[in-house]
Amino acid sequence: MQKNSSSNIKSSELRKNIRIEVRKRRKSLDENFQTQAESSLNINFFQHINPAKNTAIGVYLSNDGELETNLLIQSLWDKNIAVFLPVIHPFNGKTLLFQRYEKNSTMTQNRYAILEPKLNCSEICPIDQLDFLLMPLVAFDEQGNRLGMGGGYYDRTLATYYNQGWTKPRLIGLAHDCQKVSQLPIEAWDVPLPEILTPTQYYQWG
Ligand SMILES: Nc1nc2c(c(=O)[nH]1)N(C=O)[C@@H](CNc1ccc(C(=O)N[C@@H](CCC(=O)O)C(=O)O)cc1)CN2
Ligand SMILES: Nc1ncnc2c1ncn2[C@@H]1O[C@H](COP(=O)(O)OP(=O)(O)OP(=O)(O)O)[C@@H](O)[C@H]1O
Repeated sequence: MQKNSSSNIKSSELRKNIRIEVRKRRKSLDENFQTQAESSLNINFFQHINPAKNTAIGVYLSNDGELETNLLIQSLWDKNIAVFLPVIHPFNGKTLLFQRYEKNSTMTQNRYAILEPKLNCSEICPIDQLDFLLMPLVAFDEQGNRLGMGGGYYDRTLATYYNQGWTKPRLIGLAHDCQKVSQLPIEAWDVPLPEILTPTQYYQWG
Protein backbone atom coordinates (compact mmCIF):
# COMPACT_ATOMS: atom_id res chain seq x y z
CA MET A 1 0.00 0.00 0.00
CA GLN A 2 2.71 2.42 1.12
CA LYS A 3 4.88 1.51 -1.84
CA ASN A 4 1.99 1.70 -4.28
CA SER A 5 0.72 5.09 -3.24
CA SER A 6 4.20 6.60 -3.20
CA SER A 7 4.95 5.23 -6.69
CA ASN A 8 1.63 6.68 -7.88
CA ILE A 9 2.58 10.08 -6.55
CA LYS A 10 5.87 9.80 -8.37
CA SER A 11 4.14 8.77 -11.60
CA SER A 12 1.62 11.62 -11.55
CA GLU A 13 4.33 14.16 -10.71
CA LEU A 14 6.43 12.85 -13.56
CA ARG A 15 3.49 12.96 -15.97
CA LYS A 16 2.80 16.55 -14.93
CA ASN A 17 6.41 17.57 -15.48
CA ILE A 18 6.62 15.86 -18.88
CA ARG A 19 3.39 17.61 -19.90
CA ILE A 20 4.77 21.03 -18.95
CA GLU A 21 8.14 20.40 -20.62
CA VAL A 22 6.83 18.97 -23.93
CA ARG A 23 4.01 21.53 -24.23
CA LYS A 24 6.68 24.25 -23.88
CA ARG A 25 8.76 22.55 -26.57
CA ARG A 26 5.98 22.32 -29.16
CA LYS A 27 4.66 25.82 -28.39
CA SER A 28 8.05 27.31 -29.13
CA LEU A 29 8.11 25.95 -32.71
CA ASP A 30 7.91 28.97 -35.01
CA GLU A 31 5.35 29.61 -37.73
CA ASN A 32 7.65 28.54 -40.58
CA PHE A 33 8.43 25.27 -38.83
CA GLN A 34 4.72 24.60 -38.21
CA THR A 35 3.87 25.29 -41.86
CA GLN A 36 6.60 22.94 -43.06
CA ALA A 37 5.53 20.28 -40.54
CA GLU A 38 1.90 20.54 -41.65
CA SER A 39 2.92 20.04 -45.25
CA SER A 40 5.21 17.08 -44.43
CA LEU A 41 2.45 15.46 -42.37
CA ASN A 42 0.13 15.69 -45.36
CA ILE A 43 2.66 13.89 -47.59
CA ASN A 44 3.58 11.32 -44.92
CA PHE A 45 -0.08 10.55 -44.22
CA PHE A 46 -0.90 9.63 -47.80
CA GLN A 47 2.36 7.72 -48.17
CA HIS A 48 1.75 5.48 -45.14
CA ILE A 49 -1.98 5.51 -44.42
CA ASN A 50 -3.70 6.41 -47.68
CA PRO A 51 -7.34 5.76 -46.74
CA ALA A 52 -9.84 4.65 -49.35
CA LYS A 53 -12.62 6.92 -50.62
CA ASN A 54 -15.80 7.00 -48.57
CA THR A 55 -14.03 6.23 -45.32
CA ALA A 56 -14.71 8.19 -42.12
CA ILE A 57 -11.87 9.79 -40.19
CA GLY A 58 -11.80 11.49 -36.80
CA VAL A 59 -9.26 14.34 -36.68
CA TYR A 60 -8.73 17.36 -34.38
CA LEU A 61 -8.24 21.11 -34.87
CA SER A 62 -4.81 22.09 -33.63
CA ASN A 63 -4.32 23.95 -30.37
CA ASP A 64 -1.39 24.72 -28.05
CA GLY A 65 1.33 24.13 -30.67
CA GLU A 66 -0.03 20.75 -31.79
CA LEU A 67 0.88 19.54 -35.26
CA GLU A 68 -1.38 21.52 -37.65
CA THR A 69 -4.06 19.48 -39.38
CA ASN A 70 -5.64 22.10 -41.68
CA LEU A 71 -3.88 20.98 -44.84
CA LEU A 72 -4.58 17.32 -44.10
CA ILE A 73 -8.28 18.06 -43.56
CA GLN A 74 -8.40 19.93 -46.90
CA SER A 75 -6.83 16.92 -48.62
CA LEU A 76 -9.30 14.53 -46.99
CA TRP A 77 -12.22 16.71 -48.12
CA ASP A 78 -10.78 16.81 -51.65
CA LYS A 79 -10.78 13.01 -51.67
CA ASN A 80 -14.38 12.75 -50.46
CA ILE A 81 -13.36 11.32 -47.13
CA ALA A 82 -15.76 12.22 -44.31
CA VAL A 83 -14.05 14.21 -41.56
CA PHE A 84 -15.25 14.21 -37.93
CA LEU A 85 -14.09 16.39 -35.03
CA PRO A 86 -14.24 15.79 -31.27
CA VAL A 87 -17.05 17.55 -29.40
CA ILE A 88 -16.99 17.47 -25.61
CA HIS A 89 -20.09 15.58 -24.50
CA PRO A 90 -22.76 18.19 -23.62
CA PHE A 91 -24.14 16.18 -20.68
CA ASN A 92 -21.31 14.26 -19.04
CA GLY A 93 -18.55 16.77 -20.01
CA LYS A 94 -16.04 13.91 -19.79
CA THR A 95 -16.14 11.97 -23.03
CA LEU A 96 -15.97 12.94 -26.69
CA LEU A 97 -18.53 12.68 -29.48
CA PHE A 98 -17.36 12.82 -33.09
CA GLN A 99 -19.36 15.15 -35.33
CA ARG A 100 -19.12 15.66 -39.10
CA TYR A 101 -16.95 18.60 -40.13
CA GLU A 102 -17.53 20.20 -43.52
CA LYS A 103 -16.41 23.46 -45.13
CA ASN A 104 -19.63 25.20 -44.11
CA SER A 105 -20.07 23.65 -40.63
CA THR A 106 -21.16 26.08 -37.93
CA MET A 107 -18.45 26.13 -35.29
CA THR A 108 -18.39 27.08 -31.64
CA GLN A 109 -15.65 27.31 -29.00
CA ASN A 110 -15.49 24.67 -26.30
CA ARG A 111 -14.41 25.33 -22.72
CA TYR A 112 -10.74 25.31 -23.79
CA ALA A 113 -11.39 27.78 -26.65
CA ILE A 114 -10.88 25.00 -29.21
CA LEU A 115 -13.31 25.18 -32.14
CA GLU A 116 -15.77 22.31 -32.44
CA PRO A 117 -18.85 21.87 -34.67
CA LYS A 118 -22.05 23.18 -33.06
CA LEU A 119 -23.81 20.11 -31.69
CA ASN A 120 -26.16 18.45 -34.14
CA CYS A 121 -27.06 14.91 -33.10
CA SER A 122 -27.83 13.81 -36.66
CA GLU A 123 -24.18 14.45 -37.61
CA ILE A 124 -22.62 12.38 -34.81
CA CYS A 125 -20.78 9.20 -35.85
CA PRO A 126 -20.55 6.38 -33.29
CA ILE A 127 -16.86 5.95 -32.61
CA ASP A 128 -16.70 2.32 -33.72
CA GLN A 129 -18.00 3.38 -37.11
CA LEU A 130 -15.03 5.67 -37.73
CA ASP A 131 -12.37 3.95 -39.84
CA PHE A 132 -9.47 6.03 -38.47
CA LEU A 133 -9.04 8.20 -35.40
CA LEU A 134 -6.15 10.66 -35.62
CA MET A 135 -5.41 11.59 -32.04
CA PRO A 136 -3.72 14.63 -30.54
CA LEU A 137 -1.16 13.99 -27.83
CA VAL A 138 1.33 15.86 -25.71
CA ALA A 139 4.04 13.19 -25.51
CA PHE A 140 4.63 9.67 -26.81
CA ASP A 141 7.34 7.14 -26.08
CA GLU A 142 9.21 4.36 -27.85
CA GLN A 143 6.49 1.82 -27.00
CA GLY A 144 3.61 3.91 -28.35
CA ASN A 145 2.33 5.05 -24.97
CA ARG A 146 0.44 8.33 -25.11
CA LEU A 147 0.21 11.26 -22.71
CA GLY A 148 -2.55 13.77 -23.47
CA MET A 149 -3.54 17.19 -22.11
CA GLY A 150 -4.64 15.63 -18.82
CA GLY A 151 -8.42 15.73 -19.21
CA GLY A 152 -8.73 11.97 -19.80
CA TYR A 153 -11.17 12.63 -22.68
CA TYR A 154 -9.70 10.24 -25.23
CA ASP A 155 -8.94 7.57 -22.62
CA ARG A 156 -12.51 7.63 -21.29
CA THR A 157 -14.00 7.68 -24.79
CA LEU A 158 -11.90 4.69 -25.83
CA ALA A 159 -12.20 2.77 -22.57
CA THR A 160 -14.53 0.19 -24.15
CA TYR A 161 -12.25 -0.15 -27.19
CA TYR A 162 -10.40 -3.26 -26.04
CA ASN A 163 -12.88 -4.96 -23.75
CA GLN A 164 -15.59 -4.86 -26.41
CA GLY A 165 -13.19 -6.14 -29.04
CA TRP A 166 -13.56 -3.25 -31.46
CA THR A 167 -11.66 -3.57 -34.71
CA LYS A 168 -12.38 0.03 -35.73
CA PRO A 169 -11.24 2.77 -35.67
CA ARG A 170 -7.50 2.45 -36.41
CA LEU A 171 -5.93 4.68 -33.74
CA ILE A 172 -3.14 6.88 -35.07
CA GLY A 173 -1.39 9.51 -32.96
CA LEU A 174 -0.19 12.71 -34.65
CA ALA A 175 2.73 14.64 -33.17
CA HIS A 176 5.82 16.69 -33.85
CA ASP A 177 9.06 14.70 -33.66
CA CYS A 178 10.06 16.77 -30.60
CA GLN A 179 7.14 15.28 -28.63
CA LYS A 180 8.86 11.88 -28.38
CA VAL A 181 10.31 10.95 -24.98
CA SER A 182 12.16 7.73 -24.16
CA GLN A 183 9.72 6.38 -21.58
CA LEU A 184 6.39 7.60 -20.20
CA PRO A 185 5.09 6.52 -16.78
CA ILE A 186 1.85 4.78 -17.72
CA GLU A 187 -1.46 4.42 -15.88
CA ALA A 188 -3.99 1.58 -16.05
CA TRP A 189 -6.47 3.62 -18.12
CA ASP A 190 -3.97 4.75 -20.77
CA VAL A 191 -4.88 3.55 -24.26
CA PRO A 192 -1.62 2.87 -26.14
CA LEU A 193 -1.30 3.89 -29.77
CA PRO A 194 -0.59 1.15 -32.34
CA GLU A 195 0.53 3.79 -34.86
CA ILE A 196 2.04 7.28 -34.65
CA LEU A 197 2.72 9.65 -37.52
CA THR A 198 5.07 12.65 -37.30
CA PRO A 199 6.16 14.93 -40.15
CA THR A 200 9.17 12.67 -40.73
CA GLN A 201 8.40 9.25 -39.19
CA TYR A 202 5.82 6.51 -39.19
CA TYR A 203 5.87 4.29 -36.10
CA GLN A 204 3.93 1.05 -35.90
CA TRP A 205 3.81 -1.36 -32.96
CA GLY A 206 2.37 -4.81 -32.53
N1 LIG B 1 -6.82 19.95 -30.53
C1 LIG B 1 -7.29 19.25 -29.51
N2 LIG B 1 -8.59 19.09 -29.33
C2 LIG B 1 -9.04 18.36 -28.27
C3 LIG B 1 -8.15 17.77 -27.36
C4 LIG B 1 -6.76 17.94 -27.57
O1 LIG B 1 -5.90 17.45 -26.82
N3 LIG B 1 -6.37 18.68 -28.64
N4 LIG B 1 -8.64 17.05 -26.31
C5 LIG B 1 -7.98 15.98 -25.72
O2 LIG B 1 -8.36 15.47 -24.72
C6 LIG B 1 -9.98 17.39 -25.82
C7 LIG B 1 -9.88 18.68 -25.04
N5 LIG B 1 -8.96 18.53 -23.96
C8 LIG B 1 -8.23 19.55 -23.42
C9 LIG B 1 -7.81 19.47 -22.11
C10 LIG B 1 -7.14 20.51 -21.53
C11 LIG B 1 -6.83 21.64 -22.26
C12 LIG B 1 -6.15 22.82 -21.63
O3 LIG B 1 -5.76 23.73 -22.33
N6 LIG B 1 -5.98 22.87 -20.34
C13 LIG B 1 -5.44 24.03 -19.70
C14 LIG B 1 -6.23 24.32 -18.45
C15 LIG B 1 -7.60 24.76 -18.86
C16 LIG B 1 -8.53 25.05 -17.70
O4 LIG B 1 -9.01 24.10 -17.07
O5 LIG B 1 -8.78 26.23 -17.49
C17 LIG B 1 -4.00 23.83 -19.40
O6 LIG B 1 -3.61 22.70 -19.04
O7 LIG B 1 -3.26 24.79 -19.54
C18 LIG B 1 -7.20 21.72 -23.58
C19 LIG B 1 -7.91 20.67 -24.15
C20 LIG B 1 -10.92 17.53 -27.00
N7 LIG B 1 -10.36 18.32 -28.06
N1 LIG C 1 -11.29 5.04 -18.60
C1 LIG C 1 -11.38 5.97 -17.62
N2 LIG C 1 -12.37 5.91 -16.70
C2 LIG C 1 -12.45 6.83 -15.72
N3 LIG C 1 -11.57 7.83 -15.58
C3 LIG C 1 -10.57 7.95 -16.44
C4 LIG C 1 -10.43 7.02 -17.53
N4 LIG C 1 -9.36 7.39 -18.25
C5 LIG C 1 -8.85 8.50 -17.65
N5 LIG C 1 -9.56 8.83 -16.57
C6 LIG C 1 -9.30 9.96 -15.64
O1 LIG C 1 -8.89 11.09 -16.36
C7 LIG C 1 -7.81 11.77 -15.70
C8 LIG C 1 -6.79 12.24 -16.70
O2 LIG C 1 -6.18 11.13 -17.33
P1 LIG C 1 -4.83 11.29 -18.14
O3 LIG C 1 -3.87 12.12 -17.36
O4 LIG C 1 -4.35 9.96 -18.59
O5 LIG C 1 -5.36 12.14 -19.38
P2 LIG C 1 -4.70 12.33 -20.81
O6 LIG C 1 -4.54 11.04 -21.53
O7 LIG C 1 -3.47 13.11 -20.63
O8 LIG C 1 -5.83 13.24 -21.50
P3 LIG C 1 -6.64 13.08 -22.89
O9 LIG C 1 -7.02 11.66 -23.06
O10 LIG C 1 -7.81 13.99 -22.69
O11 LIG C 1 -5.76 13.59 -23.96
C9 LIG C 1 -7.23 10.78 -14.71
O12 LIG C 1 -7.18 11.38 -13.48
C10 LIG C 1 -8.16 9.59 -14.70
O13 LIG C 1 -8.66 9.40 -13.42
